[in-house]
Amino acid sequence: MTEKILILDFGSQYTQLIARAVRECNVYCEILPFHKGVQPDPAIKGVILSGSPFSVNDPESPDLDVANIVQQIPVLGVCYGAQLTAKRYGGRVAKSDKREFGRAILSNTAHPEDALLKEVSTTSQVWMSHGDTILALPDGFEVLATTESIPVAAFKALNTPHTLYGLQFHPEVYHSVEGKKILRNFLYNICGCHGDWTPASFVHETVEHLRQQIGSRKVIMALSGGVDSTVAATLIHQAIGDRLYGIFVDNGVLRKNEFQQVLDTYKQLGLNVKGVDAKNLFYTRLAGKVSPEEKRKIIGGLFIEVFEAEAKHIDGIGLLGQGTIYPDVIESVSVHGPSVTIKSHHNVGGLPDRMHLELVEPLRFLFKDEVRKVGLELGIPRELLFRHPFPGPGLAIRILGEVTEDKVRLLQDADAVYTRSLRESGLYDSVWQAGAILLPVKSVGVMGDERTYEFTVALRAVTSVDGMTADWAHLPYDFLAKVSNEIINEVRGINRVVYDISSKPPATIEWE
Ligand SMILES: Nc1ncnc2c1ncn2[C@@H]1O[C@H](COP(=O)(O)OP(=O)(O)OP(=O)(O)O)[C@@H](O)[C@H]1O
Ligand SMILES: O=c1[nH]c(=O)c2[nH+]cn([C@@H]3O[C@H](COP(=O)(O)O)[C@@H](O)[C@H]3O)c2[nH]1
Ligand SMILES: NC(=O)CC[C@H](N)C(=O)O
Ligand SMILES: [Mg+2]
Repeated sequence: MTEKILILDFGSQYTQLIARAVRECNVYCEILPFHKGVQPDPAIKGVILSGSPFSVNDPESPDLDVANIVQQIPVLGVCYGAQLTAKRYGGRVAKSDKREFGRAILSNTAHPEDALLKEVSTTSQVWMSHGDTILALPDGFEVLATTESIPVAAFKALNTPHTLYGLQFHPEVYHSVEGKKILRNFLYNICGCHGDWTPASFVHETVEHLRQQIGSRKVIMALSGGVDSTVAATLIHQAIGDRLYGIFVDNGVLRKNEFQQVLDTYKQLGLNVKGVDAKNLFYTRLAGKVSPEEKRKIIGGLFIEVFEAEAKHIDGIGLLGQGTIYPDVIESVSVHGPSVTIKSHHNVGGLPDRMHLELVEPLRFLFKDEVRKVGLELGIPRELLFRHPFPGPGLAIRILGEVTEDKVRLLQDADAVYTRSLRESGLYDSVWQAGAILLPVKSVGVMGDERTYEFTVALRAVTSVDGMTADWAHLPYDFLAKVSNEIINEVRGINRVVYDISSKPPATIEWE
């Protein structure tokens, strides 16, 4: 990749959306905290300054020498980025009684051939989120657009060494109807990008790069059957073939038949993966444990133990493969301070420190949707790439209270009926994640004139973009009626089914 855009982050909640939108225009980009500035790099074709929760007039607000960057390359300021630019060049930014949050109508007064607003309609819906307003532009700056409430919704500098634009609205937000077009104009018309960021070019360059990094050494990697680790492993496999040693652990809390199915898929993909049956070890250590955090920590610890034991059997391992993706590594500017732990996410994150192995992380710079596109390019089956997320601690955090083998079997059966029904009725792809939860309560029922006293299953389905917030999915009543019936009829031990209608927040997606 010979071109990239740098996004300097001032802590906006939308910074990642800017990156996603740029990538969707087939241009590679990276997010850096604003204070890292712009290091010399011929690949950098332009800089975007993000929004921020700060006001440029706060004494503590993040600051940057914008003019210094414009000496080197084109710059686009978004919201705070635009306000900071205006202020730095001598304009006036102030709190105004005309705040704008939400939709606004942009009046585009720019010349029809203006490089940034070219082909943008004369009135266009945009998304605003600001309390400060640019009240006066610096000398040598021109207004390109206004809204009913503000005099400067877009501007351009006339005499700077490189092109300099500012937008008060957020082109990266979906509700800015022509926002994508504006960003594309910036990338292609102003920065001169060609759009060389495609799944095919990524695969080609990454495999080359992996060959150089790994040389003749061996790589070991934990695989979960999920998207990220599978795509990462497939890339490494293309680079080094059977010198990749995959390990997939049956922790006893996978879904029904999942262990065998995943191993079969890996075989089809030509991956060298060893399935390790550690069910009994997990069941033994989980016996009697009821606290969600304790269960999570036991599982995380056992994954590492099993993995390290397996690694000892392979000679000459030099590297550890990981399915790390970009949201895991972005160093965004944190304005809210360290956040509290809601749940300890299991993973093998403890491994790199303990194993003293060099890391191979081919997906470090990709977003999830890009990982899926790369997966398609690599010929990985769609069913795997578009599977719902499944947590590493598996069904253990969907069995409330103590995990036993019998309860696992019960939940696996109920979950299988639920997933099958979602697929059969074409609803699977319309929800972001779905699963069944086994409650630690028995209740009375009647079946064939006989009294029953059995467990309850809760069904959960959510819509979401990234799992950070989620809405309960409004599944059709007919569908719920049918699944409830099927679960109770097919799974002995369950006589009641309920549907979870809580959103996140205040609830979470998983129950533990
Ligand atoms: N059953 C398992 N056997 C071996 N390794 C596992 C297993 N489950 C999880 N892991 C490891 O833990 C990592 C984190 O698990 P997690 O489910 O969070 O992955 P992820 O980031 O969602 O990626 P994926 O899409 O691959 O599941 C995986 O990438 C994998 O390396
Ligand atoms: O790999 C994982 N290891 C974990 O320990 C873990 N806990 C929750 N999840 C998944 O994260 C998303 C958000 O879940 P919560 O709303 O329950 O926090 C949902 O998609 C959950 O399935 C996990 N994934
Ligand atoms: N979204 C933003 O960048 C907002 C900038 C600044 N905090 C304001 O309220 O005007
Ligand atoms: Mg996973």
